[in-house]
Amino acid sequence: MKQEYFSLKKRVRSFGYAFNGIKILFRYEHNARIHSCVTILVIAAGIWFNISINEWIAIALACGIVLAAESFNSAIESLCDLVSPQQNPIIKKVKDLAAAAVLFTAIAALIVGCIIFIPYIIS
Ligand SMILES: Nc1ncnc2c1ncn2[C@@H]1O[C@H](COP(=O)(O)OP(=O)(O)OP(=O)(O)O)[C@@H](O)[C@H]1O
Repeated sequence: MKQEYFSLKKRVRSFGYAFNGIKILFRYEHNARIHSCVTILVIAAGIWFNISINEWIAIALACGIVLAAESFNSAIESLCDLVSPQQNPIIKKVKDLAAAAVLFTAIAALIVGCIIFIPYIIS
């Protein structure tokens, strides 16, 4: 790998690329929009029930991981579409595995949400 001097300007530009990725994610990926709506509802519920700091940490990690997985999934899908616009069993496997990763994180986030909010709802 080529060695480069640290450049603050370049680091700021990299942040710009990442924010552009977020913009692309929410503009074109419908699942990401659903996940962000759920995230907003969960934040509202957290404020309503006045959940603890540790519960906020768990919620932040769960929501962040789902959105990160969704972003990776979208990147993989785009790459697959570029590499093989025609039907291909390997592309199907790759896309389905990437989708499974999102599902795993969503199920884990749902479990975290249930563990945190069900006791508040019951009481
Ligand atoms: N080139 C391809 N070759 C083989 N199977 C494909 C191909 N493209 C998509 N598939 C199959 O069709 C499914 C749906 O593909 P698609 O790219 O529409 O994903 P999606 O998750 O339904 O879409 P989105 O996330 O954009 O709503 C994939 O999970 C995969 O099983």
